[in-house]
This record gives sequence, C-alpha cells and structure tokens, in this order.
Amino acid sequence: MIRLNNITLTFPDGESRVTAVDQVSLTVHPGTVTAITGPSGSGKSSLLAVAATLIRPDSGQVMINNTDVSALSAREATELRRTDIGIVFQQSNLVPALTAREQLMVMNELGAPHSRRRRAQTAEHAAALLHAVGLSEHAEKRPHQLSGGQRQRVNIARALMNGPSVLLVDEPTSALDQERGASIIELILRLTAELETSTLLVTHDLVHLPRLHGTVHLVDGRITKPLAVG
Ligand SMILES: Nc1ncnc2c1ncn2[C@@H]1O[C@H](COP(=O)(O)OP(=O)(O)OP(=O)(O)O)[C@@H](O)[C@H]1O
Repeated sequence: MIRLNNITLTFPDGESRVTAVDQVSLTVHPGTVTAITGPSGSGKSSLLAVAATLIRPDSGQVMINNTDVSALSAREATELRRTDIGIVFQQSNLVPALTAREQLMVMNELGAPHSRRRRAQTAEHAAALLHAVGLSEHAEKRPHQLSGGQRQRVNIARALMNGPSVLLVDEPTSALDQERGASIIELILRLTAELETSTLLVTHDLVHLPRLHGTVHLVDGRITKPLAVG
C-alpha cells in the first residue's frame, strides 16, 4: 500500500518558490489503480516523483507498506525503492543494445554477483513476465525492432521484475493510438490485480478513467473535486 499524507513540494523560481504539490493526501490499496489527472503543469509528475521517493517533499509523509520513508536512512530508502517500487517513466529508457529479455535480466544484475541458480530463477521470472505482457515471441528483439506499444509492455514488465508492491506509471498511453492505449490500460489493470500492486498512474487520457478504481484531479498542485466520469 502507498499512502501520501499532506504532501507539499515547492521548487525555486527566481526570487520566490513555485508550489508544485499543495497539501495532497491519497491512499492506494493493493490490487487497485488510481489515476492522477490534471492540466499541464498541475503537479502530476512532481507528485509521482515524490511517491517514487525520488524527490523529498517540503512537508508531509510518504508511507510505503506502513513505513515512513522520511524516517529511513539514505541507504534504506534506496533499498526500499529497489525492492518495493516499480517505476515506468514517461520517456522510455530501454537500453538500445539489449533485447527485451535482457532489459529484464539486467534489473537483477545491478548489485552483487549472483549464483548460477539465482540467474536461472531470474531468467525464469523474466520469461514469465514477458509472457504476462504478451511478448514471449518478441523476447529476443531489441527496442528498435518493437512497436511503441510493445516497448511500453517491456517497460512495464521490467518495472515488475523485483516484485514491487507499488507500481508508478507516468503517461503510459501518451505515445499510443486509442486502441493500443486501451490495451496498455487493460494490461496494467490485470497485472495490478494479479500481482496485488498499489498502482498510481498519471494520465491525461480521460477516456480510461472509468476503468480505474479512483481518480485524483490536480489543479495548481491541489486536489480538486473529482471529475464526473462514466
Ligand atoms: N525541477 C523543477 N524546477 C522548478 N520547477 C519545476 C520543476 N519541476 C516542475 N516544476 C514546476 O512545478 C509545477 C508542476 O510541474 P509538473 O511537471 O509536476 O506538472 P505536470 O502536471 O506533470 O505537467 P505535464 O502534464 O505538462 O507533464 C510546474 O509549475 C512546473 O513548472
């Protein structure tokens, strides 16, 4: 579970500061997907970065599975991020030289060298995830040989490699046509249910909102009345 308690985040802006996130609280339960929507500049990506523990807020708490992230040492926070949080960034950051399978394998090779047995388990897990995202037949392809939707599927599978309890996804459908976008949303919903992740999804594609479990609408960094959807 992820819970944000009264988060405020400001950035320097010339002589003063701009408030990107303004007293935002939200909770995402396991197995559910909550969308963050709002106009450009309303603080969606900033809020996601706080949830990812990549940016420390000026005030407020980020609770991951009842652990207050601000109470952790830098090392503990890094470990929590590695094991408990899966992130799909807006800019696909797949490595051009690696195949889909290798993009997943590399997640486990960052760190201590592993035994042969551990490598075999990792390979099995990567294969299972590629199957889950419908890419078994494309496992040996490199990013330039995959479509935009397929690359997004690799990104999602890679974010799930370490078995995170929290999945954070930034604009997963923005580069896709409506049909491919809808199938990525279906995939995220299915994986969220199967793997019981608490999923937060930034999107400005309002068409998908009725499929999700909750929506947080931001204007100028603040939560406003939920949009009427459906
Ligand atoms: N690193 C930064 N330094 C200074 N200001 C920033 C920084 N990042 C974001 N901001 C400001 O914070 C506010 C929120 O930006 P943010 O990128 O979170 O919005 P957004 O809703 O994700 O926008 P978009 O939909 O265009 O991606 C904006 O006023 C933005 O200019």
